[in-house]
Parts: sequence; C-alpha cells; structure tokens
Amino acid sequence: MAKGHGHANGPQDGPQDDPLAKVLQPPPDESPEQRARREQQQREATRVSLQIDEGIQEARKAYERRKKAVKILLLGQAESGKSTTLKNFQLAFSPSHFRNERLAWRTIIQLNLIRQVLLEVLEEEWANPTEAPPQPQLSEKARGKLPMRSSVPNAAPTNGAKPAGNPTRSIRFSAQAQPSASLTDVHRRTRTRLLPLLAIEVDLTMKLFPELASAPPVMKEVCVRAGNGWKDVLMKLQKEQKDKLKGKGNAAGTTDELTTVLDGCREDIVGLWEDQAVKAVLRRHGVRMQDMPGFFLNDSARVATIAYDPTDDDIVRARLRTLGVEEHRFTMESGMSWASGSEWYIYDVGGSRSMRPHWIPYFDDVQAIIFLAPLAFNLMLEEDSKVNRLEDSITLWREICGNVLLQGATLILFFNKMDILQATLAAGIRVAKYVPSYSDQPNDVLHVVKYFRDKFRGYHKRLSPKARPFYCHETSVIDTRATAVILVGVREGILRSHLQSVNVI
Ligand SMILES: Nc1nc2c(ncn2[C@@H]2O[C@H](COP(=O)(O)OP(=O)(O)OP(=O)(O)O)[C@@H](O)[C@H]2O)c(=O)[nH]1
Ligand SMILES: [Mg+2]
Repeated sequence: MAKGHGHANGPQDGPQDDPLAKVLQPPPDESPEQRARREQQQREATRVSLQIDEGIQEARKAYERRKKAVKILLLGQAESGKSTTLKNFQLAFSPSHFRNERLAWRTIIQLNLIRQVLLEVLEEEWANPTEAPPQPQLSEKARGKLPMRSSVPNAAPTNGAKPAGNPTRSIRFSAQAQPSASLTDVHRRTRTRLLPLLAIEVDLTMKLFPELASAPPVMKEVCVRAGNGWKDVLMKLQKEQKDKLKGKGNAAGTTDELTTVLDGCREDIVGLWEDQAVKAVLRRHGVRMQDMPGFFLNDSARVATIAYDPTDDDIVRARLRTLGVEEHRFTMESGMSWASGSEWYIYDVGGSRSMRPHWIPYFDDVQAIIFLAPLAFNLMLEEDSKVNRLEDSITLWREICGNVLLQGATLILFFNKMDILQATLAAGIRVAKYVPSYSDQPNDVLHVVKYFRDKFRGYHKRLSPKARPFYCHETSVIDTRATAVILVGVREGILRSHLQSVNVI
C-alpha cells in the first residue's frame, strides 16, 4: 500500500495523491490494536453512510408516492362533520385500519357519554329554578329560538350535599309524572351517586389531553392533536390500568376503572335520561341533547356495560374535536380494481376560527376539497355566540372559492347534518326569521336546500379564479350506509380527474 509520500502534482495524480486518501491512510507505525480500532471505526462509518443513503432513498420514494397519491382536504367550521366524514372514508375503503382502532374509540365514547350525563343542566335548574309551566311546555317553535348549548359537566365538589335517605340503584323516578313535574330529592341523590363518574372523566381527559388544562371550559371536550398521539397514550393508560388491577388481585385484569364505574352507574344514567321531570327541565332550558356532538344517551344501557364493544356506527358518531391539521394516509382496500391499491392522503383540520390559519400550508397540493356546510341557519358559533353558523359557512365558502392557491382543486360541497335540518324544519322553525331574504318561500327541506344550493353555486361560479364544475351533496354522515354510496361517487370523480391530470387516462 502506498505510504502517502507522493507529490501534489495536479488532477492526473494517482490515489496516493488524493488528500482524502492521505488523511485516511493508517499511520506508518500503527500497532495491531490501533489497526483493529481504526478498521472498526471505518466499518461503523460505512454502516452510517449506508443508513443515510437508505434514508434518502426512502424519503425520495415517500415523496414520489405522495406526489402520485390522491390528496383531499376536509374543510368546514367546527362540528360540521369533517372528522366524521374521514371515518366514513376509512370505514368504506380501508375497513381493517378502521377496526384496528376500536379499543381506543371505546374510551372516547365512554367519555362522550359521561359529558352528557345531564348533571350540569340539573345544577343550573337548582341554582336558578325555571317555572314549570302548567301545560305542554315550550312549543316546538319556541324551542328553536333557544340557543343550542353544550352540556359541560362540572366535576366540582358537591357543596357538601349528602345522599338523603336510603338510595337504591334501581329506583325509577317519576316515570308516570306529568311533563311539568319538578326535581326532587331523588334527583339529588342520583346526582350524588353519579359524581364519581365526573371525577374520573376529568382525570382521564387531563391524562389524555394535558393541553386542555388551560383551555376555557367550553373547549374542555375530548380533542385530538395532530399526529394521533392520543391513541398511543390511551393504549399505554389502558395497559397501566390492567397491570394495576392485576396487582390488586383482580385476576382477569381486563376492566379499567372507567368501565367499572360506568357499569355501576348505568341504571342511574338511563333513569335520569328517561325521567319526565328531567325531560321537562331540558325543554325549559332549551337543550336538545339529540343534536349535540357525541350523543350516546339513547344508547347508555348498551354503552355503560363491562362488555361494551363499540359498533362501527358508534365509532363514526364519537366526538373528538380536532386541533391543528391531521394527516391520514391509507391505501384503498376495496372497490373498483383500478382504485384498489391507490394511495390517499386525507387532511382533517380543526374547524374553529382560531385554527383556520393552520389550513393554508396545505392548500397548494390538494386535488380536492370536501367542504362541509350544515344548513344550521338558527345556530350560533360555539367560539363566538354573535356569529350565525350558516353565515360563517358562507363566508368561509366564499374565501375557499376565491383562493388562487386552490384554483386547480375540485370543490365538493356537502350540505351535512340533513337529519338535523329536517328535525329543525319539522319543529316549525322558520328560515325567514333568521334569513330575511328567504321571505315567504315554503319552509320545507326541498325549497330550503334549493335556496341555499343556488346561493353556494352562485359564489362558486362568481369567485372561482377559473371555471370548474360545482358538486353538491346532501349528507348525514352519521348514516354510514347512505354516506358510503355518496363517497363511492366522490372517490370515482376525484380519482378520474386526478388520473387525467397526471395523464394516466
Ligand atoms: N345528527 C348528525 N350529527 C352529525 C352529523 N355529522 C356529524 N355529526 C356529529 O357532529 C359532531 C361533530 O362532528 P365532527 O366530525 O367531530 O366535526 P368536525 O368538523 O371534525 O369538528 P372539529 O374537529 O371541531 O373541526 C360529532 O358528534 C358527529 O357525530 C350528521 O350528519 N348528523
Ligand atoms: Mg374534527
């Protein structure tokens, strides 16, 4: 081997004149140990270098894959149904991935149920009793005037209230009572028995989502940060719980504390929800639990059990607020042969106003936007009670239509929550009262949808930087069967135009 004593004569010099080769040459008086160490270092350096090369290759492949993949952005205000639409996509086209996460969703559904356990509205009633009207409560019409509010259970101490008498779990209170029945000591005792649930909810929510500690009460609802980290945290907590229970001699070690306590509270929860006096209080407070996010009270006899295993529909209906932007990648598992195996990226964003600036970086690279706009003409935004939800949706739609970064994207509009629109109109709530320009047109679903479809189509046509087709669907994305049919059509349309754009067809 050359000893490295060559002359620096220029580019035609042999390897022995290469300065790098010189540096790497072994010293002339190298001992066998030094040589072994040096060779080991060289092997390690080669391994690291190969690893870096592989990393670069992987990143390049991922980049190419992403470039070829179909990218969809889900947009719309908070609670419009974006994450629910994503779950429908996964259920329809990537079912095994969807089902793998069943266990994590079970806890979210249990937390959803606890949030709706009605205690807050009872507290309010005790603090400021409303008049129990002698006869049929507020008219359906009047109900619609009342704001839809979130029920935020308060796990604060019980003001020292002690259970009176001898509470029994199986008690059915005032089932025969008139709608105007008032709350009694039985309700107070039930509330006391249910309080441990709220303490567990607060504790678990804080463990899963520590960022909520500083959030305003209205936001203290289970939510997910970008990156899906909550699922890992949840799995870890579930394992810890099991180990703890095993340690305490619970041989099975299969049931966590939340499930056990919830199971013990089942009859009280069902009883409270079916109670006529409670129903009357809800009406007087203008609270329609059925329209609220994560509504599981109708299913509490099934959910609040040790053996509860969420159905696909339960998972789709579970409420988990999105914070930031979440990327979901999946491969089509089923469907037309030309679609299966294709890669899809769906970006699910948090819809409340403070989160909208985070959407922009995702604008220049998507083929399609599914924009969710519930026709909630009579509701206000949760984050700003002065702003009408439908007005906010229209403003947002106009901005999206006119955005030059999105001029090449297909815009697909979902008039979501059609079931709620139907119920609202059936209750006699008049659109013209909130949207004066609607005037005296018939107050039915057909006419209302047509009126707003024309409005949305008009903005789409006028504001789009270049002409593009207008797609609009009426959806109720908690109905997984009907949604699957719509999504198959949406998928075909998106894939076809995507393949055209990359010159495959
Ligand atoms: N009744 C009814 N409820 C719906 C419908 N679509 C969604 N929901 C419910 O509305 C709630 C909010 O839906 P999400 O999908 O979480 O809303 P989002 O747009 O992702 O909201 P953010 O993450 O806060 O931006 C959930 O509890 C859903 O189950 C619908 O068509 N009808
Ligand atoms: Mg969401």
